[in-house]
Amino acid sequence: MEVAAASEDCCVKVAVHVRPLIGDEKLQGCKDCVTVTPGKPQVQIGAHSFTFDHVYGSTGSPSSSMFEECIVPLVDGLLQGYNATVLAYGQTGSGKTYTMGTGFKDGCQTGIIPQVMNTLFSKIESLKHQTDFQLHVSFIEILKEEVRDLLDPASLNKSDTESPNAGKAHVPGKPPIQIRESSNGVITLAGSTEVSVRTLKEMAACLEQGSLSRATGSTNMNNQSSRSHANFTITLEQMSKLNPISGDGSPNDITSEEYLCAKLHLVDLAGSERAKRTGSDGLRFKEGVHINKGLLALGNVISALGDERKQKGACISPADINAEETLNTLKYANRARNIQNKPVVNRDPMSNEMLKMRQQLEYLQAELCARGGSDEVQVLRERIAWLEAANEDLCQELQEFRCRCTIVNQHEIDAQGGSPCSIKSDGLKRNLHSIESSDYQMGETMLASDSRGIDEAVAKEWEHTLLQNTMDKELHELNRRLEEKESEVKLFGGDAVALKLHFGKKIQELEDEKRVVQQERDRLLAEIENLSAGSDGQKQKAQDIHAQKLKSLEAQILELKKKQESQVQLLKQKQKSDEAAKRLQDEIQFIKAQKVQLQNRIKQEAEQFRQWKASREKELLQVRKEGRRNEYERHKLQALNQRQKLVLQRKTEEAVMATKRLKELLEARKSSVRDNSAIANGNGINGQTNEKALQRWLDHELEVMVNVHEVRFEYEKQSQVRAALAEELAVLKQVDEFASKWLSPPRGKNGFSSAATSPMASQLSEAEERERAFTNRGRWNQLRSMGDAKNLLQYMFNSLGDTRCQLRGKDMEIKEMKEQLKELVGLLRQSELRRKEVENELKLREQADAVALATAATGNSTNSLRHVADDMNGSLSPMSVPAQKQLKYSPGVVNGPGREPAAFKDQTRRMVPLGQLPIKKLVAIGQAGNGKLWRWKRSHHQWLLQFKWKWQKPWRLSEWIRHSDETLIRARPHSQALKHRV
Ligand SMILES: Nc1ncnc2c1ncn2[C@@H]1O[C@H](COP(=O)(O)OP(=O)(O)OP(=O)(O)O)[C@@H](O)[C@H]1O
Repeated sequence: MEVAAASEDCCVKVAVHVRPLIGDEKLQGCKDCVTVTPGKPQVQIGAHSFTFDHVYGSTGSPSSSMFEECIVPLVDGLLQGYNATVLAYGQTGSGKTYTMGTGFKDGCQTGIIPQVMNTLFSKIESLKHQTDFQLHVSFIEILKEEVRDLLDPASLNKSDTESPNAGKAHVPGKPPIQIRESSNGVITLAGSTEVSVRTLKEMAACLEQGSLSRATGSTNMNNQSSRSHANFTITLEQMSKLNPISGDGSPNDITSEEYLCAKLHLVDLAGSERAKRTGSDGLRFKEGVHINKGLLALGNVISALGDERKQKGACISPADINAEETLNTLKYANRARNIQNKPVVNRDPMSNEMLKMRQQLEYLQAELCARGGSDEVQVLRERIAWLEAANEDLCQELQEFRCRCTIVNQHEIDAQGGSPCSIKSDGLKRNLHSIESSDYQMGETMLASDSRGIDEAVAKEWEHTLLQNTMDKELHELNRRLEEKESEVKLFGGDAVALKLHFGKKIQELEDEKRVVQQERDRLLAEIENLSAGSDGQKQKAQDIHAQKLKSLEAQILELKKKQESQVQLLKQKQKSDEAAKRLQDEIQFIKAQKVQLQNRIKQEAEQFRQWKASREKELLQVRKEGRRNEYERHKLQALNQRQKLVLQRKTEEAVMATKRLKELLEARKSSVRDNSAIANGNGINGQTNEKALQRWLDHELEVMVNVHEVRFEYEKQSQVRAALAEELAVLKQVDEFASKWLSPPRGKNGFSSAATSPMASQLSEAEERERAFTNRGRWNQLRSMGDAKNLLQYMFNSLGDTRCQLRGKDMEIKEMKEQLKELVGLLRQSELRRKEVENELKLREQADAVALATAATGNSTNSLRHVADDMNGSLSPMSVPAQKQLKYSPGVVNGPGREPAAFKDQTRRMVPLGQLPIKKLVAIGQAGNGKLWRWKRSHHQWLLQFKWKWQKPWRLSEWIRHSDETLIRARPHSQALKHRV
């Protein structure tokens, strides 16, 4: 790798080291699967081709040149103050340890690290006359995310007595090494041992010691596999003595020193392979899982060690059995080439800083001397310093204000788009909680969504108050700052004018003085000229006097010039102050603009909140209406459900009874068959007995047949009902989610459970089984004589005659019922018309109520509101009776007493299902509020009809209709006519 110039970007250099096939691989008959393109740093494996910075081994460049080409430049860089890292990457057994030399034993010189040590010490030797060097080494390994110190003296002692690997165990008492990140982002290994070394031998001993302490294990691919990442770090500190050359070419008296400190990390990574591939045992697998994490930790350590040069050696095995892992390694190495780096020289930051400060001091001192020490200058300087400090303070305040503005903005955004959850402060939560509990507690019957809505409302309101407060504070603060700044500017401006006048006057004075002195000088010069015409002695004397005067005048002029210059300087300073004042003015303008913006925002926010509140109140009103309707629906459905349950229960009981009867009949038939065979065999007492027995037998047979028919009918009907119920439930759920919540499907003993249908099924199958046995003529086997047959036939004829007569009677009944039904339908139509009329009436009344309610809400008449509420309770809630439990509903911000809806006005009343009311009450209710009752009755009646047609036996229809009519008569005040007809 070429040594890059300082601060020049460079990529990570990658060199591939292809080792030869080793013994085991040869034994297994492995073949080379990696080829190196001759003369090029290019590797091919299968159809893949990769180009790197260097390729060594297996007919690439010889491995021996690797150190010279790749590592020596890094060692040179180390001496120039550059950090560097060499990483060996590859699968287990690919030769990383061999290449790096971290398996250093008995002074073996192969491997990068031993060669680095040799080269470094020889270079130090050649430079030691001009530079002081100090070397330190540290050696750590990262195993399963744990950083271990391989040079820890405690583990050194331990490993003397125990096996090398036992030394790896954590030594009690010594805290483990921790990776720490300082506030400025520098990552350090806290607690790792840094051994100071002076000779090559000492450094080699450290390497050997650490190598022996490394964790090793056996894998399918390497008997002596290193199971950890190992990092051997060489730290080189150097102090060079520099004698800078002065301008005239002579060595400068001041000797400056340059301190450099750089590190070289030499890393042997753990195998990159997948655990399965290596056949690692449980422990190894665990290691494998941790290897990547460890690699990350190591990456952190190394990459944070500063801008450095990195060299990556990708070790690969050429064996075809490792082809997959080799390909992975090459792909990874290829990607690593794209990593960019920017190496810099690691000078001691402190000495650099000190040098800079020293230079600055000198410069300032020189400037101070040049400006002289007049009082005015001093005053001005102090004034400037004060102004600068004030300006700085103001800038800081401005910054703070901007931050606060941003926070307020953010808060506003949250408030508009976010949920109440965005309010984080505990205090706020507490407040929210208290508001919730005091003002916003909703009744148990309120829906969850309603309470969520209320929560939201509270949060929103609180948020609004908070925002308003914050913005008010901000505005107040802004006003204060503005006042301050304006007063400062005034001060500034006033002073500035005074100063300008003062300095102008001063300069003018100096100009005048200078002019006077110059005139004096000219006069003297003229006098000297005149004197040149006098006697020599006098001339000389006068000349001397004049020369002296002239000299003093020249000095005076010089002095004045200096003063003038300093005044000019002061004027410049003054200009600067003016600029600062202007900046202050700009800032004031900016604050004013901010203030206007803030005021606008406050207004806007207040308006938004007002609108939101208004819409919220509307929504709440709507929700309450909905709630009442839902409550009514719920009770209606509950009553429906209850009735449905009762009907179903009775049906199930009937079905069970029919099944039981069938069972008994079947049992009885068994015994009768036995009796009959006894009779047939001549055991009977006489012919009459035989005849009676045969008749009983026939009755029984017919009964069985009818019963089987009944059970089968019940069975099929139950199946249909079950299907119909399921269908109905699904429809109900779809139509009204809320209703489905309250409508529990018929289950268990109340429903058509399999407990009811399965005995039916078993009895039916038994009956069928027996029926099959009697098919053809089997049934009549017991008729032994013509006489028996004739008797039985006569009996059958009689029984058939009776049955037919009964049937005729039933037919007539049905006919009557049909006529009745027709009549009922006519009545239903009439009642429908009546219902519509009542509904219209009700609508008109409701509208009138709404108007009255609106008037009451404006607070004009509390009495009228109460009247309206009472009215509504009386007429619109036919099912209201004194409640056992009160609604938890107390007036809050949005539901003050003036706006409380009429339905909640009387909290001692609540909705109850109509079915639970006594008849007297029902009649009273029916008289008081025909509209509601009729509406309820209509839907209930419709359901009943539907239910009857679906599930009831036709001959029970009349019963249902009668029941329905009775209800109608009781409930309807003008139902005399109907009563008469029924
Ligand atoms: N360039 C090479 N020439 C000859 N033998 C080599 C070479 N590289 C590695 N070997 C041999 O291959 C075997 C495995 O090498 P090494 O232990 O260095 O692999 P590794 O990649 O460090 O494995 P692990 O990750 O399991 O520690 C060793 O027996 C080693 O002597």
